Formats: sequence, structure tokens, C-alpha cells
Amino acid sequence: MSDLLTREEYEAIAASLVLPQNAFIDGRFRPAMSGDTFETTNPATGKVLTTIAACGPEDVDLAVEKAREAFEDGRWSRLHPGERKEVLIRFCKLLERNSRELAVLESIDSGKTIYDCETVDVPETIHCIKWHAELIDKIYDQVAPASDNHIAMIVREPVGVVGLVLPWNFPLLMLAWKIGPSLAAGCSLVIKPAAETTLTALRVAELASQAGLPDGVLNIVTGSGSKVGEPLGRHPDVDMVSFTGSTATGRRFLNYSSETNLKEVVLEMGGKNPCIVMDDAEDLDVTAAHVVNGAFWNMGENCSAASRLIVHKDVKDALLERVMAHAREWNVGDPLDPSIRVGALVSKSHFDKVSSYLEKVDGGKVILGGKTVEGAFVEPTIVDVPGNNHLLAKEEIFGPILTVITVSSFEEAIAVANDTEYGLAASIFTSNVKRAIRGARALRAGTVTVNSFGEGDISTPFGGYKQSGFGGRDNSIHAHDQYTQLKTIWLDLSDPVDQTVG
Ligand SMILES: NC(=O)C1=CN([C@@H]2O[C@H](COP(=O)(O)OP(=O)(O)OC[C@H]3O[C@@H](n4cnc5c(N)ncnc54)[C@H](OP(=O)(O)O)[C@@H]3O)[C@@H](O)[C@H]2O)C=CC1
Ligand SMILES: CCCCCC/C=C/C(=O)O
Repeated sequence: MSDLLTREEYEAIAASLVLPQNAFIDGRFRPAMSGDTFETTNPATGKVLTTIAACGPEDVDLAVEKAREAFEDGRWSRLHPGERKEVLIRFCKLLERNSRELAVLESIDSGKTIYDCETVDVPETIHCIKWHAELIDKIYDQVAPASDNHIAMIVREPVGVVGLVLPWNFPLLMLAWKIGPSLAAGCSLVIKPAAETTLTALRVAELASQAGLPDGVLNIVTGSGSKVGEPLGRHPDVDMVSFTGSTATGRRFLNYSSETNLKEVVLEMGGKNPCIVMDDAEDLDVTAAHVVNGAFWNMGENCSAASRLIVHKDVKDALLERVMAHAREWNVGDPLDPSIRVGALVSKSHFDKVSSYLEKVDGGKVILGGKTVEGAFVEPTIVDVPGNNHLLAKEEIFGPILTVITVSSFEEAIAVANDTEYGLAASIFTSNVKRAIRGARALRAGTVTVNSFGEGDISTPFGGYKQSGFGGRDNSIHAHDQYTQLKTIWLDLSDPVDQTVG
């Protein structure tokens, strides 16, 4: 990563950007067939950035048709693995060359801090696509131990035309988590970015095309969930959908599939992730720094945010003192100022949703923050609640609000942690190795971190238990399972004479 610039320099870049406005289908930008558009705003300033094509079912049909053509003629799906890899590596080089522009675009479109865009979102996006590109010519098929007279080959084939439906909280990174493995597998894609955060996906599509990705392989249909997301989910010629977003919308994708062509559906959804701090936690100051990072990073707009702090009564006061000290360092303000750690919430409507929870503290006590700033920002807020049944401990707020629940034993901590419909991530802080392992085993979550809060790595699978998701995992070699299907090919080796005899 190159050095950070000043706020004024970032503002100058933002002012110079040429913003994409149209859907990207079959290798070129196109307006919606209806001619409709919608406005996209910078959530930090409330100013309109540009208008974008508001596509509808007819645009989805065209994108799927072009994706199908590309898939069937093999221009990507049957390209030599080495050539596919070369195109994706070239694509990564172009992303690198344009990384600063992408970081600024991501920040003004989503309210994320430029600091995070420069240090996490953009570099991790490139790293993810490169990682999957490198994998393309390193995955082998298998031969089954079937019989002496046969060879039974188990081969992986790309699923076909896939729909990728994206959330607004990590627009670039979630795009990368899905296009990395699906392009590597040889699929053709129809992507629906979240309406609030469409700009970087369009720019990425343009760069992929410049890198040599054949037309029709990566299509972006811009617009709303009802006019684009639903037709994509219901489309009879889409083979699978990979979705990241809310549990309510994920549930809809299952219905779309069951009511149409039974397309495969992979869901990565919400979380209300517990962070347990036991009375024997090793270093309360380091623990507190992890708690704060887990709760407030990305404004808490993170499905794996550590939003429930479950703390043993004997260390509660000492821990909270340190948590508050660290949280005070997370300053709120202009996302283009590189010293800022907490930017704007993604939209006015999401700001309204998050700030409404500040009015629902009943019975709980706000021990830090609790205020909104300029109708777009929410201060890092900590609320001590009487128990896990409190509304703030139950619902996914998706904002910088941490709830604190007090427990008296390890068993109680695990029970409270698991008392949720979600199961995406969890963490436990203890110096007792047996407790750590017993806890990690007992916590019903797709990722458990011990003595740290971490999002994992491109090399480790990411996904949920319970209502946080199912059907597959993002990241790691397991992500390829989403976008490939297994075929068994039998080859009979027996002599024709033997065959007639037997
Ligand atoms: N797990 C995660 O990472 C995320 C969780 N969330 C949770 O969801 C809450 C609501 O956020 P929201 O933006 O509404 O999330 P959604 O789940 O509604 O949005 C995710 C994606 O699904 C699309 N979509 C929305 N409605 C439909 C539909 N009926 N059919 C097909 N596609 C649809 C959205 O389009 P469009 O944007 O155009 O509406 C977007 O591209 C958040 O407050 C948070 O709690 C939100 C984002 C990410
Ligand atoms: C560098 C890793 C960032 C991981 C963010 C994971 C969030 C996923 C989601 O909210 O869907």
C-alpha cells in the first residue's frame, strides 16, 4: 500500500473522478432499457454523486442471455487454465494501478473511511482475486478406487451462469469474494451490486474487460432488489445464486429458487456475534483493544462484528474502563480525512434504523457515546444491558453499538453466546487453554477466534451456522465448491471378450 494522502488530496481525487452511470452487459456500458435512472449519494455529505441506470427484468434477461452464450461457447469456461489465470493476474495488475482511485470511489459511495479503503478494502480485494487466480492451475481432479476394470474419474465442472447478489457494507471486498472463485472456476456472472454502492463494481467490470476478460463473462445489472435482485433470483437460466446480505432477503432467495428452477443458493447473512471475556483473560488492555476493533470497525456495518460483549462479573469494571479508553480513540468524522476511524453510515435510511436503537435502551445504561452527528454518523456507543433478552442484544443493529451482558460462569457465558438465531462468528478471551478449546468447540459459529478478534484470512473458509447462512463458504479453496459441481466419468477398461462373457 502506498502512503496515505492528506484530506485535501483525497478531495481533489474525488472531484476529478469520472463516475460510471450505466449497467455493464456483454462487455459494454448500457443504460437501462426503460431509460430509468436512480440517484446515488455520498452518505457523508448527502450530496448526489451521479445517476445510475435503474435496470429491470428485461435488462436481467439480456445479461443472463449474454452470460449463457459466453458460458456455452467456452470463451472463458473452456479456456486453458493457464490462460484464465493470466487474464486474472493482468486484471489484478490493473486493479493495483487504479487502487487509489478505487479507494476514493469506495469511500465517497459508501461512507467508509479512506483509511480502511486504502489499508483493507482495496488491498484485500486485489489479494483475494490474485489468490484465486493463482489457484486455477493448481487444483487437480480425482480418480476413484473403483475397480481394476474401470477408471472412475471425479471431475469438477463450472456450475454455469451464476447470479451474485451483493451487500453495501463491503462493496469491493464482497464483490472480490464472489468473483474471485467464480471466475477462477470458469463460470459466467450476472452481478447485482447493492443500489447504494454500485460505483466500484462498475469500475471493476471495466478494468476486467480491459484486462482481456471476454465479453459476456462478467455482467453488472444495476438497480433495486425488487427490479433486479428478484428477477435474477427467479431466472430459469441462472444455475446458482450466491448472496450476501440480510437473513430476511436470503430467505426470499430460497423461495425464488423453490418456486422456479431449483437453482442452487448459497447464503451468507447476518450475525449477532458474541465476544466472551472470562475472569482469567490474559491481558485486559489488549483484550479491550480487540473488543473495540471487533465492535466498531467499519462503523459496525459488519456481519461478523463483535456486537455482544459477554463479560465475567469479576473483570467487568476493569475491562469496561479499558474498552471505553480505546473506544474514545475511534474518532468520528469526514471519511476522506485519513485520521478518521469511524465514517458515515451507508445511507440516510440505515442511519435512521441504527439511531432508532439509541431510543430503545430501556432498562439498559449507555456508558459511552449514544449520540448522532450531522444526521449521518453515530458515535461508538456502549450499552450495558440487564440480560441477553434485551432488544439491543437480540437484533442485528449493523451499527457502532456494542451491548454488554454480564455473566457469572464459563457455562453461562457459552449458553448466552449461543442464545441467538445467528451463528457467524464468536470470540473468547481466556488464559485457560482447556476452556479455550472447550469454548471454541461449544460455540455454534462458523468462525471462532481465541484471544483475538479476527476476520480470518483468504485461506480460511468464511460462513455461518444457523440463520447466518448455509450452502457453501466464501474464501479459501472451499469457495470453489460453490461454483463447481462434481461429475463422475466412468471408463470401461475390460476386454471386449471379457465383456461378452461377463
Ligand atoms: N450479512 C451482511 O453482510 C449484511 C447484512 N445486512 C443486514 O441487513 C439489513 C438490511 O440491509 P439491506 O440493504 O436491506 O440488506 P438486503 O439483504 O436487503 O440487501 C442485500 C442485497 O439484496 C438485494 N435485495 C434486497 N431486497 C431484495 C429482494 N426482495 N429480492 C432480491 N434481492 C433483494 C439488495 O438490493 P438493494 O440494495 O438494491 O435493495 C442487495 O443487493 C442491515 O441493516 C443488516 O442488518 C445488510 C448488508 C450486509
Ligand atoms: C479483511 C477481511 C474483512 C472481512 C469482512 C467480512 C464481512 C462480511 C460481511 O459483512 O458480509
